[in-house]
Amino acid sequence: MIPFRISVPASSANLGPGFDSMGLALGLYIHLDVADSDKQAFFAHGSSESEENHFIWNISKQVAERYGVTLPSCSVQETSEIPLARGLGSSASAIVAGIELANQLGNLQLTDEQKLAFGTELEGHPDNIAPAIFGGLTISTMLEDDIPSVRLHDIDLDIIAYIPEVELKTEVARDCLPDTYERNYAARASAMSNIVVAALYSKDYALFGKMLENDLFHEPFRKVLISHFDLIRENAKMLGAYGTALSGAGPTMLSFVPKGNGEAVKQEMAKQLEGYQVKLLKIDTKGVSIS
Ligand SMILES: Nc1ncnc2c1ncn2[C@@H]1O[C@H](COP(=O)(O)OP(=O)(O)O)[C@@H](O)[C@H]1O
Ligand SMILES: N[C@@H](CCOP(=O)(O)O)C(=O)O
Repeated sequence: MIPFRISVPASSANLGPGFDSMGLALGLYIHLDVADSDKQAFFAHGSSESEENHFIWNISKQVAERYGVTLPSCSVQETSEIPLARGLGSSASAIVAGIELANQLGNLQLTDEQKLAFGTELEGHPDNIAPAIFGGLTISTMLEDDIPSVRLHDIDLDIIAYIPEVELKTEVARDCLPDTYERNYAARASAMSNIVVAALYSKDYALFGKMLENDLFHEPFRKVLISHFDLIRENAKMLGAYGTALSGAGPTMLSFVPKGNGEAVKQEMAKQLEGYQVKLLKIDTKGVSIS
């Protein structure tokens, strides 16, 4: 086997009201370096011990079982820049990495649509899985037999992430949400989402930022879990950000800033947020890749 590397980007889901549907691939990566070996070995990020039941390797085994193949022995070394449980899609990126590992090792020749369907089945929603596979900004949903997904190109914005030290499991942040929404409320909430998409499409970034901050599906119920939610939003706005939203289920928040202003806004915001990693992130446009 010729050694190869699988790289999968992080992603930020929801973008305000695009709950469980919109996602943006970001330039932080998980890498799997795969090489020949007599014995199966999976080395997790930062570990020198092989882990037989590692999350990613388990995903690969599930894919292999689904397609009726046995994966050959190899050694896999994981490295990752994606912090866990911060709302940057680490679980979806790990799932996509596991699917791609099985795809390569088992020579399965999976299409992107098959990867998206399997990943969504495992994650429960396609908003992080789709950008991790396709790159860029994706809008997706689940039908019974299909995961329709559209990609929006040319997002001319700088992006700043405020990543706190604390973790917040997506499962916990989902438990805070109502089970149902009353009809008029749901209609308004989905209208916000429609405008977010239309504003992005027409590059009306001021309107995009305004509607981004008017989510009704999840942020009103989750903000109690997020330290400095209002402060981050207000201060970023004062520094010229178009808008700031929870990244995925949080606790990371993400600001969308006029192109070229990101570095200056990042530096000012970092002064105010002790204990946070404040990062200017690139949009990943490739999605999962092999090198
Ligand atoms: N690279 C990885 N290796 C092992 N487990 C992972 C990896 N990435 C994610 N996970 C699992 O997924 C969990 C985080 O998923 P989640 O709560 O959905 O947060 P997020 O996807 O926002 O980072 C981790 O606590 C861990 O159990
Ligand atoms: N739509 C999901 C997205 C979760 O993203 P994550 O990066 O926090 O795992 C939700 O809002 O629950």
